[in-house]
Amino acid sequence: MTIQLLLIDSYDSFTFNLVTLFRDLSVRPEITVLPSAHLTPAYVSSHLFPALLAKFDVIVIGPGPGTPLQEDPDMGGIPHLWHAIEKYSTGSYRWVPPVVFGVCLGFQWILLRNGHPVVRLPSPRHGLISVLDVTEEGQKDLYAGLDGKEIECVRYHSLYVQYDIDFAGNHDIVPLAWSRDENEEGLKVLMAARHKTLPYWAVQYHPESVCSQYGADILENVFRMSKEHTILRRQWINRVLEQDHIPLLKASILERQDDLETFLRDRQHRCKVLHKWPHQSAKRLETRDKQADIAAPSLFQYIIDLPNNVNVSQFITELCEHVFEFSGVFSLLESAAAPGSWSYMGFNEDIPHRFTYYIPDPFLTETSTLRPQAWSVNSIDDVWELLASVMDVNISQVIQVGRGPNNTDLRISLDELKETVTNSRENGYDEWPSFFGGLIGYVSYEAGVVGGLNVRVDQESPAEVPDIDVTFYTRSIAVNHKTKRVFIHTFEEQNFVTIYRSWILRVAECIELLPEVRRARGCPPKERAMASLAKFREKKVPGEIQLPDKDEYLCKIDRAKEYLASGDSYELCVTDQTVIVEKGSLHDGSGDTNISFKEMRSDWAFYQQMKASNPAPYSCFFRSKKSALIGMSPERFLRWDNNLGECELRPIKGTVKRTSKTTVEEATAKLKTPKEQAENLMIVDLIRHDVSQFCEDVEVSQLMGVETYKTVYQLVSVIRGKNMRPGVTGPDILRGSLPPGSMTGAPKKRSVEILQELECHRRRGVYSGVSGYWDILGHGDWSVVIRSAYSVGGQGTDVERIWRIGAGGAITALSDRQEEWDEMNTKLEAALRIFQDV
Ligand SMILES: C=C(O[C@@H]1C=C(C(=O)O)C=C[C@H]1O)C(=O)O
Ligand SMILES: NC(=O)CC[C@H](N)C(=O)O
Repeated sequence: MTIQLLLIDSYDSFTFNLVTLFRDLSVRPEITVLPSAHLTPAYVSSHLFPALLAKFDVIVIGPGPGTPLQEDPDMGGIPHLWHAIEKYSTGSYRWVPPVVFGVCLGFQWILLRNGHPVVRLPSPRHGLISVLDVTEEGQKDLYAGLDGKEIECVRYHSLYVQYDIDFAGNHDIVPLAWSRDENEEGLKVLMAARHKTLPYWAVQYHPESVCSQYGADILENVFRMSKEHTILRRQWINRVLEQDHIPLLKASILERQDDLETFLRDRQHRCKVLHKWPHQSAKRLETRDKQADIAAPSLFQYIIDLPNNVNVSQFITELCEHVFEFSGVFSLLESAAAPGSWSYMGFNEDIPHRFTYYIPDPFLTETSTLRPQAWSVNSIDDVWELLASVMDVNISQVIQVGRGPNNTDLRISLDELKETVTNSRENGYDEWPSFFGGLIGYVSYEAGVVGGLNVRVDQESPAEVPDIDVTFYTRSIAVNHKTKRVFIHTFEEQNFVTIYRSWILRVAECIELLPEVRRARGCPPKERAMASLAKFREKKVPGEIQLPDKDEYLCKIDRAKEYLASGDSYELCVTDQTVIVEKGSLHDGSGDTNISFKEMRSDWAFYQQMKASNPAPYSCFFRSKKSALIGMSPERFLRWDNNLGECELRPIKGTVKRTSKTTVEEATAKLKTPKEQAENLMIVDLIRHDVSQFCEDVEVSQLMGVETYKTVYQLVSVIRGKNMRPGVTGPDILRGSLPPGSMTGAPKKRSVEILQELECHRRRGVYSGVSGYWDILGHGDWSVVIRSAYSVGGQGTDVERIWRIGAGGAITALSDRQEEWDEMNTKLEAALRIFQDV
């Protein structure tokens, strides 16, 4: 018999970790996840409800923000569900109730319903580990088979059940485990309990957390102990159905089964209704059809090995500057520090395909010098689908034009290239690039809030820069920092073959002439005018700087802590913005879509300064007519490889300032404290939850490693998703996991809502979003936009340009306000430096 399990999701960011824990149990239950808000009073009191109760053997009331009070909107339909269970279990129906398992909020709800008050903890326990003191009953029950083992459990709660052993009115709840935690000033908190007669179990802690022990064992025990009960219950339901025992109930169950299936299908969380994506947009298909006669493009590849003594950072700078001279605007994603090992550049000339989208516009704009056009969209989901159709490039063949001096043409199919790349990766090599052409750009924080979380963004503050800004590059260069190998790629329709082939050869020729390459090869420098961009590398533009207000920031921290104490959030990444007004900028205002050398070079100078002062693995430089983004992010958000069916996320939480005096050992000691570890653990659990919705297997391959950057030490974890579910590709994971959990806190949805209020509904914009690429061969890599500056406006001579730099930090119950203020400033300084010291 397959156990049917209904998990009520209260919009927590750990729900899908619970799903995975249940899924892997020996009984292999079939799991349906239902958001609590979908259990409306109308639905629960309708005739549909008995069908739902009959369908499920086990109901799990999951964790979530808020209080377990009937009137708290965060409880959604849980109170209605509970009343219905009680109603059907008593009176004429005498329903044999389902097995119930409560986690955290669910635990608090069940115990409150049984007469035990729920109140605030003296200090919230978020991401903190306690050892369990298992009671005698517990050892025979939930913790059977674990005798004598010390069990560590992770806690995410602000409220707790004030269990009164002498409480005369209630003998129904049996304590199974208490917390043992020396930091809790003698307060013993009830951690696990069961109902004396009914098959209800509940835990206050999170058995699904990566740092909780024996989570699966206790759930195995639940199924073992409830087996008899479930058989009995099924017999009872069959009796109702076969023997006309209760005619009304029978009718409800039978007649409503189809309705129930439809109801669940419509409302189930993404877990079980992963739609096939991308869908081709009807409009886009029209144009694609028109282009059907045009032969599929070929991908040209040229490989150059640089001398071993080349300085790759210098090489990349010179390469961008020189190729820009004959190729126009470029985007750069540079690995300016470890652990990054590849840099990518996309170049545009005559046909730049730039896609921009502003929330809540009903259209996506495609700008090209040929023909700007707008595609109508109903939501941001349509934008993603349109982009997917842009990425649907049918490459006919791969032509290796040359490799070093051997300019032999080698032709293989795209599948052969994919196979070569994939095989090499499977064997652990990193010799092939992940970007062969495709989209490069950024996605704003708000695009994630609206698209990934379905939370409204305040319409009062219109976006200054697009919420999605990506350019489709058919010409690109990839540089491997370790092997010093350069790959040049282009693809275009057959009609343009000669142009593109000549571009590739021109870049190859240009590389040999670069001063850094000649130096490394021991050749005398060529008499050649330096590129115009290079001349401005040292240029600094004075700016008027409006820094965050300390009192306001401290006040935000205090208010955040209030939300942490009330149980609404476990961690809040509070941020602020610094505004720099750049006067008399170097723009000449010429042209409509093309950027002049003058415009480009001032920002390039900023980028070079930022790279010199704070090099980071995920550096980026984007420049369009109206905006610019220069960033030095240390944090990878998401990398995917569709061919391997895998993805990787590297969240950072935990920051210590690096000075000339601090050693790694000192920083490690500071980062290995419960406060920093708790911050990181919460995000690791949150990301495991996000990825579990898309991948069958999720593992934490690095838990809280200390990494050293130029200005800070960071605590970094690595989460890997394997076996993407059928129909899932990397972009699904990207759009479904935005905004980055490290920039919101947990639980994500509620935390984002709180942050909107704390940050006065001011848009974060590009900051807290992601930048990166989406490659035509099935790869992608996106970093979190932090330690970055972006600019808006400034078209025309002497027009002011606004730069914004966001900075912030995760606030937990253990945060110290002054330390958080200092931490925010440490992060801010990394990017702000380029505007100072004029
Ligand atoms: C909010 C920022 O950084 C985020 C917060 C961190 C923290 O609280 O330790 C670390 C890295 C980022 O995820 C920022 O740089 O502005
Ligand atoms: N993780 C949870 O379910 C938390 C429950 C409740 N909001 C609390 O903070 O205590």
